[in-house]
Amino acid sequence: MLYVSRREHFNAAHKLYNPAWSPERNAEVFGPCANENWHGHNYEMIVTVKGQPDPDTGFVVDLKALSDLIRTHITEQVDHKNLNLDVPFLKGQLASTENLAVAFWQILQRELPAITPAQLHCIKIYETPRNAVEYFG
Ligand SMILES: Nc1nc2c(c(=O)[nH]1)N=C([C@H](O)[C@H](O)COP(=O)(O)OP(=O)(O)OP(=O)(O)O)CN2
Repeated sequence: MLYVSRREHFNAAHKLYNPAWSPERNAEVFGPCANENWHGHNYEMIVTVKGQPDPDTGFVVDLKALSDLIRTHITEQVDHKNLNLDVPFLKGQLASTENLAVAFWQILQRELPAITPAQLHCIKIYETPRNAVEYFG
């Protein structure tokens, strides 16, 4: 089994805020991440696909095609956006890195067969250089 990865990036605004809670409870749980007027992150995302190389190309997946797929279906939807307000597929969800990873997985799982018979293995998202979430489906 071979594992092939592509790194992409985007920046976006959000706040961590549970609308079922009072402002005081949100501040207590999420601290400055609950700041009413938003804050931003430079997100880095690594998508890993696993499979066997195609005998004609030697590729598990064409990384240019994978990049285009990620950009079209994910990056262009979230880059320079407010994750709480602007992104239809995140509507009604807390904008945590965990929830981003699951939402992105669902999109890539649906779209990947258009470019490769390989399987999605992992999505790793860095919200900051020190905070990351990995999702394996
Ligand atoms: N399990 C999660 N915990 C936290 C998330 C998350 O998405 N999942 N998100 C946040 C905040 O949005 C943000 O990541 C915190 O930023 P910050 O405190 O600035 O983190 P840094 O590591 O970059 O900065 P330090 O100065 O090192 O704290 C919080 N928790």
